[in-house]
This record gives sequence, C-alpha cells and structure tokens, in this order.
Amino acid sequence: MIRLEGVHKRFPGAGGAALDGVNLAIARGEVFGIIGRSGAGKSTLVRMINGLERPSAGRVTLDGVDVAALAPADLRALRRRVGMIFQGFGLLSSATAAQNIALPLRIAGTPAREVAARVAELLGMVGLTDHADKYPAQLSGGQKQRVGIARALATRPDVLLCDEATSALDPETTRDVLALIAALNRDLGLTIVLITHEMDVVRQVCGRVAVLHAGKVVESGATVDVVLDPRHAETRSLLAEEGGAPSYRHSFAGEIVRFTARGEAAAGPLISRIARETGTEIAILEGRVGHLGDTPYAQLTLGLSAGNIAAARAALAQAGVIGA
Ligand SMILES: Nc1ncnc2c1ncn2[C@@H]1O[C@H](COP(=O)(O)OP(=O)(O)OP(=O)(O)O)[C@@H](O)[C@H]1O
Repeated sequence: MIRLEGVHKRFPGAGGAALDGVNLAIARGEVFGIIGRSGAGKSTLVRMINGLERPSAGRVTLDGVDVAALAPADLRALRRRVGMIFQGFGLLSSATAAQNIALPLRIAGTPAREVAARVAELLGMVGLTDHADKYPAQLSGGQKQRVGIARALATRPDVLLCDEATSALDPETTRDVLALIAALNRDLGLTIVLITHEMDVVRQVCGRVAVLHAGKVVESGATVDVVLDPRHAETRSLLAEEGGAPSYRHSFAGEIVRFTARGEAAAGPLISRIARETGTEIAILEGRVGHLGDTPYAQLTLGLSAGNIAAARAALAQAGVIGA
C-alpha cells in the first residue's frame, strides 16, 4: 500500500543526508513500526507519506500514486486519507475537545449537522464522550492524545501516521493509547505507521518494524524476529539500552547467560525443569516474558551456579538460543 523506493532526502545547508536510499513496503492493514534514535530520519520519512516533505530522489507511493507528483487539490484529498498524530498533540488550546475534533470536517466543508453527529461518534470511539466541552488544559496527556486521534480520524482516513505519539506520556498511559491504536487497527482495518525511539512501543503494537540508523534502514522484519534475534549492531544497542546498566554483572558469582526462547518452550515451566533435571541453581537476574503478536517469548539473563552448569547450558541451548 505504501512504498518507498530508493528515497533520499538532503536538506539545503545540512551536512549529511537525512534519508539515504530507503526502501520500504508497508501493507494495508498492518501496524508498521519505524524505530531509531533522535536524528535517524524518522520524522522526515513519515512526513513524506502525506506529502509534508518531498524526496530529493526516489519515490514514495500510496496505492501506486506518487505522492510528490500530486497537484495541490489531489494532495488535499490525500491528506484526508492519511491522518497524523504527534508527540505534542497539536491541539488548539482555545478550542474544546469537540471543536478540535470538528476542525478537519469544517475545513472539508461538511454540513454542521453531519459534523455534530460525526464528532459525537468519534468522541465515543476514543472514550471521551464526557469530556467533549473541556479545553486541552483541562485534559490529561492521554486524553489530549485521544482528542488528537479522534481529530486525525475525522475524515475517515485509511492510514494513520503516529510521530512519537506516546513519547510525552507515562508508561501506563502509553499502554492505554497503544491499546486504542491497536483496536483501531483491528476494528477499522486502519493501516498504521508508528515512529518511535522506544523498543517497548514496538513490542506492544507493531507486527513488523524497520530500524532506521543515520538515514538508512539497517534491519527490518517481523517484530518477533527483530526483537528476539536482532542482526544489526544498532538494533542490539537500542535493545540493550532499555532498563539501564545491569547491576548484577559485578555481584553475581556464577556464570551469566542470555537466554531467548519462543513458542511452546517459552510458555512452560522451562527454567525450573532444567534446574531440577540438571541439579543446577538457576537465578533469573533480569528479563522479559510475554507475547509478541501471538508468539509467547522469554528473554532472560540467567545466573547459573552450584551444580552441573555444562548440562544446564546444553539444556538451555536445546530449548532456545543462548548468548554471552
Ligand atoms: N527542515 C529541516 N532542515 C534541515 N535539516 C533538517 C530538517 N528536518 C530535519 N533535518 C535534519 O534531518 C535529520 C533527520 O531528522 P528527523 O527529524 O527526520 O529525525 P528523527 O529521527 O525524527 O529525530 P527526532 O526524533 O529527534 O525528531 C537530522 O539531522 C535533522 O537535523
């Protein structure tokens, strides 16, 4: 549905290229993540999808149509098909939630009666029916982003671009907003392109992800593969930075191994079984367990001590992947 082919972007006066030969294909109905550090080129990339930026070379197409080649009227029509939400919400502070949501409809010349009905429907969709007449200053961050989402959906787009949409929110509110985004994807079939610098955001909602580094896609694939089996140093480094510096490295006396399992193996009482069968003490020093899409996974840092460590390592290697 969305394709980037050999996309380069160089800003006048800027040193290096903001985007340097990006190729991506995003399918209708998926939640596609683009992760990278500050300055990697994420915003530039996503802004090309709705024509806010033009490639210096290469093409960005939406259903086969070259976005940069559109005449102004066609570009306006495209922007009604492609909604966008932002880190800073972008709401008018002098307008109520309902008035903010109504804005794109008024700009599109929708009759007043239809605007009122659609705004009521959108407020219900994002769970803000009781907050229609509040001003942004009277709403929490999560509520403001819900207004942003409702406004972005007002013209019934089939694509939603999310530019660091949860970066200003606390972890719990982030989870709520991401759950709403996932529900919109499921219920409306909305295609979602989500840019973030946080791997946990990718884990929570993205089916596929591309890692952007210095204007290049250095790795892409199913989230479960990229997160559990990262190939590029940049992906590993983004994963390693989560959760801060490990403190156990200095304090644990035994052998430390990184262990990743997915599917059936991750869902069962694997660690206690290996500990029992090999007579080894296994401490879980750090880790995550959960689901990536439908796949159960466990990604753990284990401390092995007192017992048959070699046998425990062999059993772990059979059940999953172990690393240093
Ligand atoms: N309008 C502009 N003029 C000049 N340089 C720009 C412009 N917009 C972006 N850049 C440069 O392009 C590069 C990529 O910026 P971009 O905002 O796309 O990165 P990002 O990954 O979204 O980072 P951040 O999360 O910090 O916004 C940066 O080096 C930035 O300074």
